[in-house]
Formats: sequence, C-alpha cells, structure tokens
Amino acid sequence: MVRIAVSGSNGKMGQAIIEAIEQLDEIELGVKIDQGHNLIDYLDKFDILVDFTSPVATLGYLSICAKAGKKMVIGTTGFNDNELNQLITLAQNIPIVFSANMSVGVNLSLKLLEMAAKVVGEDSDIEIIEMHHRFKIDAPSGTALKMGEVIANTLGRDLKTCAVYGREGIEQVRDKNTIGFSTIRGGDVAGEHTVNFFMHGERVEITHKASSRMTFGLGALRAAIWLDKTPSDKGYVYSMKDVLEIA
Ligand SMILES: NC(=O)C1=CN([C@@H]2O[C@H](COP(=O)(O)OP(=O)(O)OC[C@H]3O[C@@H](n4cnc5c(N)ncnc54)[C@H](OP(=O)(O)O)[C@@H]3O)[C@@H](O)[C@H]2O)C=CC1
Ligand SMILES: O=C(O)C1=N[C@H](C(=O)O)C[C@H](O)C1
Repeated sequence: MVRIAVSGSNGKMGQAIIEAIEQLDEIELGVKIDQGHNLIDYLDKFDILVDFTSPVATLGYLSICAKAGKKMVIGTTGFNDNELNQLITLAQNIPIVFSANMSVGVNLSLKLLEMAAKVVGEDSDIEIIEMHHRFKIDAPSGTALKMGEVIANTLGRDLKTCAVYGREGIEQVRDKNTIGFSTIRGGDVAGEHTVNFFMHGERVEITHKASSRMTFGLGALRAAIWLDKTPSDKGYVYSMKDVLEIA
C-alpha cells in the first residue's frame, strides 16, 4: 500500500486527488497538508507527496522532501525560470514526477503534436489556444507552454524567442516562425487546449478537452504508484511520458 500525502488539500486539485484515492485499492491517504500544517511534522505518515499548489509552496515542500528522502508528484504550474532551476536542483536528491498535465489524453496529444510538427510544422502558422476556469491565475497554462515547447523543439526553434503571447493594436504581419498563444478564462472550464496548424487551403487542429479534474487526479496517482517502484536514492525529474511509457 502506497501512503499518499496531499498538499493543497483544500484546493480544487487537492480535493480531486482525495476523491481519486478513494477509487484505488493500492493507495491510501496518509495525511492532508494545508497552509496550517508544517510538513516536517508529518514525515512518518506518507511515502509520496502529491502536490498541486503554487510554485512557492511546491519549492518549500520539495526542499523538505529532498532532505527527508520522500518522493514527490508535482502538478503545480506557473514556475518562472529561476524557480524551475531550483526545482531541478532539489530533485537531484529524490526522484519526482513533474508534469504540467497529468491526463493520459494530453500526453498522447503531445506525441501527436510532435508528429504534426514534423509533417506540416515548417509550412504552417502555429497557434495555441487554451481555455480554463475563472480562478486560474497563471497564463498561458503550463500545458499550452509544454505544447509550444514540444513543437518548437521538433522544429529546432527556441520557444523563448519564437513565442508570441496575445496581440493588440497595429502589428507587423505574422512572422511565419512564431508560435502564438491565446488565453481564455471563464466559468468552470476544467481545461481545453487546441493547437492549430494553419496551411494554405487547409488547417489541422489537435484538441484536448478535460471535462473533469478527475482525469488529472487519477493521472497523478498513477504517477505516484509508478514512482513508488523507482529507487529513492537517486534523484531525477521524470514526466508523465515516463509514467505512460510514451516513447
Ligand atoms: N498538472 C496538472 O495536471 C494540473 C495542474 N494544475 C495546477 O495545480 C495548481 C493548483 O491548482 P488548483 O487546485 O486549481 O488551485 P487552488 O487554488 O484551488 O488550490 C491551490 C492550493 O494550494 C494551496 N496553496 C497556495 N499557495 C500556498 C502556499 N504558499 N503554501 C501552502 N499552500 C498553498 C492553497 O491553499 P489555500 O486553500 O489555503 O489558499 C490551495 O489549497 C495550479 O498550479 C494549477 O495550474 C491544476 C490542474 C491539473
Ligand atoms: O489550473 C488548472 O485548472 C489546470 N492547470 C494545468 C495547466 O496549467 O496546464 C493543467 C490543466 O489544464 C488544468
């Protein structure tokens, strides 16, 4: 039995994970952690920490877990470059699964995007549109950025220099080598992403729509069960690609 600690346990994803734990036989809820708790006091209650919080909170929990030799599944998004470097450094001590989207469908979509970029990427105007609930604070979504990164890497571009985030006013005509991002926030949308490859006379769209947070919750627990089997003495940042064995 794998004992799970859930940080951000009062949050939307924290609640979804607690609900998902109840559906699975091989794991149990060890402890719920929220802002009122110090994780150090609960280290004997869990094997793996599943964390969907904020970049600052995640790095705090990761630094405690790295010292204590506890593995982590991290779904938090919105890290800046400096925070991302801190995460990678801390994960030299323990294995973690870190993924902006834990759903099977999105991770399959990343593979499809790689294929689409190889076949039509150079001849396309590439635009990524993402839509989320009104409470989401980071933009573009971590998933949209990951999709952009996969496409940019496939095409030998650097996302840092080819990304265009939103447009307003009078601009130059679209640069063919850019990857555009558009963000929509409203209502209770769990998460929708569409990548458009616009060509002459036709357009390929790759879309993923999450209809419930349970897909992220179950994916995170699948990652925890997978992580439980990896040795804890060596650190590494794994992704859902590793968990799902997507080559
Ligand atoms: N990888 C994936 O598949 C997915 C990733 N996400 C990402 O997960 C994260 C959380 O999303 P969601 O659950 O919707 O957000 P919520 O705002 O609903 O929940 C965030 C939780 O984190 C806690 N928290 C925030 N800041 C701190 C802090 N400094 N210290 C301790 N706890 C803190 C909050 O505590 P309190 O309630 O006290 O404020 C809350 O419990 C986001 O980054 C989101 O993008 C979301 C869905 C899927
Ligand atoms: O905040 C959310 O809700 C989600 N965040 C993740 C992201 O930023 O990509 C994943 C999912 O789309 C839901």
